[in-house]
Amino acid sequence: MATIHLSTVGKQYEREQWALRGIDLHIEQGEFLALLGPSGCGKTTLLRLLAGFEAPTEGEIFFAGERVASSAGSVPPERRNVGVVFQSFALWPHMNVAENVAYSLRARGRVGTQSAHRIPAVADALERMGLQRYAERYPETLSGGQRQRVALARCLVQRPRLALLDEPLASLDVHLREDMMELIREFHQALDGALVYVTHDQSEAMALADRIAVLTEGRLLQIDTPHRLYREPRSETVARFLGRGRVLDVELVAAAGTGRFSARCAGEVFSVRTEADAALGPARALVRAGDVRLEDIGTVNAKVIRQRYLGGKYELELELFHAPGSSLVCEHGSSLPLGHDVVLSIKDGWIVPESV
Ligand SMILES: Nc1ncnc2c1ncn2[C@@H]1O[C@H](COP(=O)(O)OP(=O)(O)OP(=O)(O)O)[C@@H](O)[C@H]1O
Repeated sequence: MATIHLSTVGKQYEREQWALRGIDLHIEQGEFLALLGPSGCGKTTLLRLLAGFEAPTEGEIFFAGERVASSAGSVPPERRNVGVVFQSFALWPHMNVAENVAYSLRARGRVGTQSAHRIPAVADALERMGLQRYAERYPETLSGGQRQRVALARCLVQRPRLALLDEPLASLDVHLREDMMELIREFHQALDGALVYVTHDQSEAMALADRIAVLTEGRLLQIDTPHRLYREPRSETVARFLGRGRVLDVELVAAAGTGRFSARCAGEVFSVRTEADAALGPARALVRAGDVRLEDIGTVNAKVIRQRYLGGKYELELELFHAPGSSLVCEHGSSLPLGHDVVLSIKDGWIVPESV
């Protein structure tokens, strides 16, 4: 049985305006699910509904088959066994690190009056988050990264069946984020329950999550593994939101074996991947930067209209001569002048299912 199940969940804060609508979602035991989407798409609202800080306007939420929320009422947060880690860390300033971590156990009467760092569950959580040396320190003496470790340890110690992390790395320095991503992985491994992780950073979601749910304007557009979302987005919105690529108008001109067609665009014919039931005719093809090559010989078919240095390589934006307004991106080892004519070839593409 799925650990957590949302059935047509909607949340309306104000009349006429739905922050979330029609959310159907299963979250499996132990799963790492990222909620990804632009600002205002409803990620935090979904997190708050799972935590029990808000009740849905419509639909139901089940934890291990038990209904915890519906429009008729909601099980309060303290009875859901959910751990929440906020972006702001929300540590108690007057408690040392070990006391902060022990707080939820004390509040529930699960431990006696012994020093916090002697409580085995606290010592274990501190060790897992690399905080043994900091047990007696106070939050104001810690760096941002260390405070985030304390917030994670405090969540871990509760052994929640669901941990909710709201943009935990957003306020940290970019260099620190790499290290912290490793820590988030360790945190997930140490959890028994599922992890729902809110972010608007697609590289974070791709690197960490088992599955990613992409939200826009309160709707769940697609939920899939990072690989499938990137390779086989179901809609142009998802195709554009994740990774670097462009969507072109093409004509599917011939079937080329299971799940493959030949597509024509601007006089070029190239191979694309499709769903099994695709048919000949007009369609829209996603072409990623990695699928475009610059060739040394051939007929010139595009020109450089923009370029960006990525460190070690350049990202070029290329306009196709025979498809005005259509552009592709590719990576190149050296800089090319704007307006420079090039020969490009397209090695692969994906026919966006909603386009056929
Ligand atoms: N308490 C509230 N009262 C009224 N409207 C709200 C409230 N909380 C959120 N909203 C609205 O609901 C929508 C979704 O907001 P939410 O905070 O869930 O988005 P988000 O994806 O987490 O955004 P961000 O990435 O900017 O944090 C927004 O239009 C927001 O203005």
